[in-house]
Amino acid sequence: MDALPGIVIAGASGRMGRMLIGTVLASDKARLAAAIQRPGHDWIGRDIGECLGGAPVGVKVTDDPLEAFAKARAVIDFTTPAATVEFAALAAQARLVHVIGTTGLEPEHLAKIDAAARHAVIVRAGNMSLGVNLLVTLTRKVAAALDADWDIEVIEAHHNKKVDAPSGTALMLGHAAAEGRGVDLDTMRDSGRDGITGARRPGAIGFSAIRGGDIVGEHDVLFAGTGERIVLRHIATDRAIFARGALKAALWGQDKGPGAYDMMDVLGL
Ligand SMILES: NC(=O)C1=CN([C@@H]2O[C@H](COP(=O)(O)OP(=O)(O)OC[C@H]3O[C@@H](n4cnc5c(N)ncnc54)[C@H](OP(=O)(O)O)[C@@H]3O)[C@@H](O)[C@H]2O)C=CC1
Ligand SMILES: O=C(O)C1=N[C@H](C(=O)O)C[C@H](O)C1
Repeated sequence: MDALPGIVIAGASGRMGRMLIGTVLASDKARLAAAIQRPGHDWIGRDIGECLGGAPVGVKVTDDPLEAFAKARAVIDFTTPAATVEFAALAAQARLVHVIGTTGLEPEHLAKIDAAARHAVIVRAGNMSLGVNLLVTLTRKVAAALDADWDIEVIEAHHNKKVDAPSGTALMLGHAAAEGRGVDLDTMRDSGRDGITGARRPGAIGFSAIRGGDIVGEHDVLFAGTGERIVLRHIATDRAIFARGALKAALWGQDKGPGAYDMMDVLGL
């Protein structure tokens, strides 16, 4: 086996997939083992370096995850919920570290991912950046310090191609706020206000989503009190922050036992 751990990038042609390919190729701690696209994609069989407009790198894009996983130690997956569930089962069979950045996962997807984590390392986070994971910690602390008279709202903005709302990050922040306050997010969540909504439900944790242009990702946690407001904010301007975090997670997971982990574990927060 090569000295450097081989990494598979799933969804290689996507916004994150392209960024991840570049990040792994530039790394001196990992090597690119394979690049996966869905069957029928016109990149299948072509060199991934050339697909991205550069020099060949000796890795052809494949639509066969089993073949790809056989030559690697980790798979980094920013795709769709359906694809991620499929990759989780195959990565667990191959005992690969599976780093999941995909958002919009429903309870039935999460149950399958948890089942796979009984056999292999899975690191999953709605946001892989250091800044957002620090913001999650701060949100939990601020929510714990304030009483329930302070209204909590999570406001997020993303590009016009994003398909899920609230964002995975907004949900991480909402969960942290709920945890800090000692309540259950599912009970207190309030999203998609429209029309005659009535007054704000006391103690609710609200979510608002903006979609437009090429916004990479912006998140505010607003604590609105009487006569004052606190805003915790993260602004992503470059997808490289997510790719760096994902590669860090893939390397971190190499010596861990099977289980479900997140970026808090990776970053030691
Ligand atoms: N956790 C984090 O830090 C971050 C998470 N994300 C999340 O990552 C996900 C992807 O985002 P983004 O890159 O913007 O989305 P894109 O739509 O640009 O990329 C998704 C890629 O996955 C591919 N794909 C879908 N199904 C399969 C399959 N079965 N096999 C192989 N490839 C497949 C798509 O191919 P095709 O185009 O042919 O459908 C596409 O290339 C989203 O859920 C997003 O929210 C994004 C940024 C950061
Ligand atoms: O789809 C995106 O682009 C992003 N998705 C993640 C999310 O849902 O929070 C992370 C980041 O904000 C970009």
